[in-house]
Amino acid sequence: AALALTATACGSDGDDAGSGGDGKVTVTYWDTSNETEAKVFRAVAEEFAEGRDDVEVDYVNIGWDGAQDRFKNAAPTGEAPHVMRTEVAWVSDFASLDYLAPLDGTPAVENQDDYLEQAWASTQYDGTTYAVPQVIDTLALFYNEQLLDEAGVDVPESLTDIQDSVDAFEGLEAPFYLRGDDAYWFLPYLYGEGGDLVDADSETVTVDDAAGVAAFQAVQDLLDSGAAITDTTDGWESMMSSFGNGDVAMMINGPWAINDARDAIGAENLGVAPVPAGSAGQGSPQGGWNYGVYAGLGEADMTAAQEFVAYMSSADVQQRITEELSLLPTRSSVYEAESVAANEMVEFFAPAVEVAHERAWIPQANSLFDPLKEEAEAMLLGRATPEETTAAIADRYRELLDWQ
Ligand SMILES: C[C@H]1O[C@H](O[C@H]2[C@H](O)[C@@H](O)[C@@H](O[C@H]3[C@H](O)[C@@H](O)[C@@H](O[C@H]4[C@H](O)[C@@H](O)[C@@H](O)O[C@@H]4CO)O[C@@H]3CO)O[C@@H]2CO)[C@H](O)[C@H](O)[C@@H]1N[C@H]1C[C@@H](CO)[C@H](O)[C@@H](O)[C@@H]1O
Repeated sequence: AALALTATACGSDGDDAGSGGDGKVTVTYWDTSNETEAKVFRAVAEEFAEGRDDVEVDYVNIGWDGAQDRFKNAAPTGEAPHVMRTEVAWVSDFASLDYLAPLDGTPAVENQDDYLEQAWASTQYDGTTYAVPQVIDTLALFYNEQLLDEAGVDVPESLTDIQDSVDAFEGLEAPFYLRGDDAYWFLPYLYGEGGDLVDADSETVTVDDAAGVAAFQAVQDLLDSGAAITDTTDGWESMMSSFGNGDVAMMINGPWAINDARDAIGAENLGVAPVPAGSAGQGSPQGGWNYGVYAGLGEADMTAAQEFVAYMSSADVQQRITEELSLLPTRSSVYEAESVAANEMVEFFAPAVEVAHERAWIPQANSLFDPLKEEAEAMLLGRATPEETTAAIADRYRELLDWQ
């Protein structure tokens, strides 16, 4: 529904209030990155205005929790930022509400063919470009090399390998931390059994099919066998502290956690490997972030915002983000830079992202995670079986989506 957006930067006289009257535009950028990443993203963003008297940057870190709603609440009131760090699944959500500016043919999109196909796909909605790629990511197995060596355990390639390692890790709380409070972390188990939440092409709910039940059974088996510990709240903090303290030897995480994990166990001890395979194979989800431009900007603000996005998504800036944070570029050319090619985390994650499981970039997909998280909690607390849990999730999906 096209909403009459109150232009955020237009003052009452229609001039670009963002310009403050002296012709200078202040580009506001809402960033969701974590504390470690924010230091680099802030520095890079503020350098856009260096040496220029026509533009300023107001970098605001709003964090991850609640960021999607915060932008959705701000957009209709004219309080939205010029540029929003937009999670890959949020582009369709914001674009379907007309909160993002179409960017095809604007200064925001430079050298489009240089973008990775998977990353570019998440910027599209209804055949139009509504965002520009920043980073791409997927989940991986993070492991403590020292603890595996001490236990005489090879890097597990399957969930069965993790279960078989329980006795070898007798001194630890458990070999593996299984994140239970974020639905995204359940996707590798689904893909490992050849399943998925839904099939968007046929508009069918699939989470309660045999593969879905097997995936939740695999989670239950890891917990029942003592191979994994979990929490249903504060999973991020518990996972990072369990791994950092050496209470567990392994966790599943993504590139955004690399620097914090290295600080916790020592860079020389951090190993990464593909997420463990299930009975049908191995798979991890595609995640990541784009830059979205608010649709309600006046002309001068819109141009400045688009130039800011082009700068932030440029090969030079992407290369610096990788050099300082080991996050994955979304431009093919950046992977050829010597410093990027030599980065051991890129060496691992680049092929992993290549085969990451693409998701349906549809607005409805955003509402699939909360029901899974809520129903899975009952199972993790021993109050529901895998069959009951997947049936409950599927019922809620069929209600939400009106799909089969
Ligand atoms: C529940 C939500 O489920 C989904 O979100 C998925 C997401 O799609 C997945 O990709 C994945 O995200 C990865 C991410 O790719 C990965 O990069 C990383 O991010 C790092 C940063 O890297 C790091 O810099 C830092 O920022 O920290 C970040 C976080 O660590 O890890 C993320 C996973 O944590 O997992 C998400 C689910 O968690 C839905 O999209 C909704 O958001 C839904 N909630 C809304 C639904 C709305 C109804 O329409 C309702 O209106 C609202 O009230 C609710 O809020």
